[in-house]
Amino acid sequence: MTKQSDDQHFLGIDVGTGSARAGVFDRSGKLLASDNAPIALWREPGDIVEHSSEDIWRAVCRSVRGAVAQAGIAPDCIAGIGFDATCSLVVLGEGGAPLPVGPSGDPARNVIVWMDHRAADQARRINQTGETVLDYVGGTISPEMETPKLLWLAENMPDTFSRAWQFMDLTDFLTWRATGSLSRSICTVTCKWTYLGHENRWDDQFFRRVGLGVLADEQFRRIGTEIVPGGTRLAAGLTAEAAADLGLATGTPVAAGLIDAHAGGVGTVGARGTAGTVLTRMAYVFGTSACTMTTTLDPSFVPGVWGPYFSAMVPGLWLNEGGQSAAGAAIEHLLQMHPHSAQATQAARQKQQTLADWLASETESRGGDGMIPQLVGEVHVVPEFLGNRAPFADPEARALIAGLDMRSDLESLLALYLAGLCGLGCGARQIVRAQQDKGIAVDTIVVSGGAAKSRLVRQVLADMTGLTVAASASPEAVLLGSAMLGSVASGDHDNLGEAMEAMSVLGDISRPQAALADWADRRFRAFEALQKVGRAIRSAS
Ligand SMILES: Nc1ncnc2c1ncn2[C@@H]1O[C@H](COP(=O)(O)OP(=O)(O)O)[C@@H](O)[C@H]1O
Ligand SMILES: O=C(CO)[C@H](O)[C@H](O)COP(=O)(O)O
Repeated sequence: MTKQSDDQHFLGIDVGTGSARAGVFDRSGKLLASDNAPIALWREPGDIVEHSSEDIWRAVCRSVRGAVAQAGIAPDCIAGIGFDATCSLVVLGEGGAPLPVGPSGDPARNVIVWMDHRAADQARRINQTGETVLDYVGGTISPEMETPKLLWLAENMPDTFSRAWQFMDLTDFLTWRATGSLSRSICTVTCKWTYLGHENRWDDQFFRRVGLGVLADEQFRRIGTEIVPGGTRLAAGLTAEAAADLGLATGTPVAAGLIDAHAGGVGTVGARGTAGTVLTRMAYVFGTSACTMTTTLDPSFVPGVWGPYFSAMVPGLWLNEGGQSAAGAAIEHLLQMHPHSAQATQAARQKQQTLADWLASETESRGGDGMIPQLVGEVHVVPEFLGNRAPFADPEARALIAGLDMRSDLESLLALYLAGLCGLGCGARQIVRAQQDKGIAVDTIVVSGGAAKSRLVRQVLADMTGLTVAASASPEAVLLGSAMLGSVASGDHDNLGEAMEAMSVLGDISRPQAALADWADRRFRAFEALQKVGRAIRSAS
């Protein structure tokens, strides 16, 4: 194994729903510089949401060049690169050319985004088969996963389906684009493609039963035949073409990647610090969506919580993944609906803040988290605009709001914002409970993602779940998780466990406030009552 010198650095690349980001880290995990670039997203009726893989690659290149320039290091000081991305489906034709995936027919739009629910009916039909692989996705496959999306393509765009050379998770597309390797990460295919990671195989019978037998007939060559752990060094590193695009050195080691939420998990669950251990920490990755990750020694079957997935995040251990499809996106949507939103957005812009961050600072100036019961009043929000991912695995669930009055001022916007945050915290509490009921111990939540940068957000999560919430000491824990993959691929660490221990440390700790415990319990009961009413209304219509 080659040990690296101190002028060697690692590059983490994270493609979220809204942007691509890159961060340069030193061997201790310290962030030197980061940069980001927006990515295009198209929405259409029918729950259609699409990206372009070439646009994403260009955004990755811009952010990498920006981060490396700001870090002030020579490109050949990058000793290893890790990628993570949302679990979106990329479709490539012969020679890697993009193929259209939707009604627009535009080949540039060749990525079905994770939040695209066009395959709801396909997911329903797959679930009706009751096949054994479903036990390994929490009992219910989600339209956000790739198998229902492949079936949608086969049924609705047979030309694209038959012409496709490769179907890839976005992370695997990025590592292919960087190195030419067609290896798939065990993380992506186990979590989103029904690969049985614990048996190292695709389930032939499942694919035939659901109507995707053609993939089995081809021995799965279009969805991946070489499945490797995150951190595995791929091919001969960066190709000359990718190196030129990124402004880096040809041959730089590139690691097999992870789904973005899982990179957040890797960046936080093994961090040095006294709160919890890998087996009692639940990662909470709070971005456009919210993803929760728990790690166990043995498989735990928790209905409505995805998994158990073997080795999908921490190698050799099992993973259960919950979360909410709309989290940051739900807050944004909620705020836009309020009459004071435009005025408040202007005020936020003047302070160069997003509306959510500005409202968090307005809360601080009114006394902060201790004042939330007064500020939020009797407004309650179940922010399930895009369904309930966990623990109900109900993509058709919808948001509910109770307790609105006639006010249209800043105070009422603030109440709505805080009620939305409390609602997300109640959702997290339900996920923790569902796992605790199956014997998964959770005593600490370790957070990452854009929204978790806010201290107020972390405190609300602590109060609503009754658990200790620990931030990472790193300002960019998701990027750090990816950089750790790069460090393993470079040989600087033998494995991811070693990299987590060496490169990450916990930061700010938020503990639940005893004075708010009864209030939080009452809100949780209201949240569950509203969810129940929502279900009753839907089943009656
Ligand atoms: N203080 C805050 N309160 C609530 N939501 C926030 C706050 N700060 C950021 N967010 C939300 O976090 C999301 C951005 O997080 P990020 O991790 O960058 O997303 P992604 O990885 O999905 O692109 C946005 O939806 C944003 O509105
Ligand atoms: O399903 C996922 C993880 O399993 C998606 O990749 C994720 O929910 C989207 O991530 P983000 O909110 O960071 O954009």
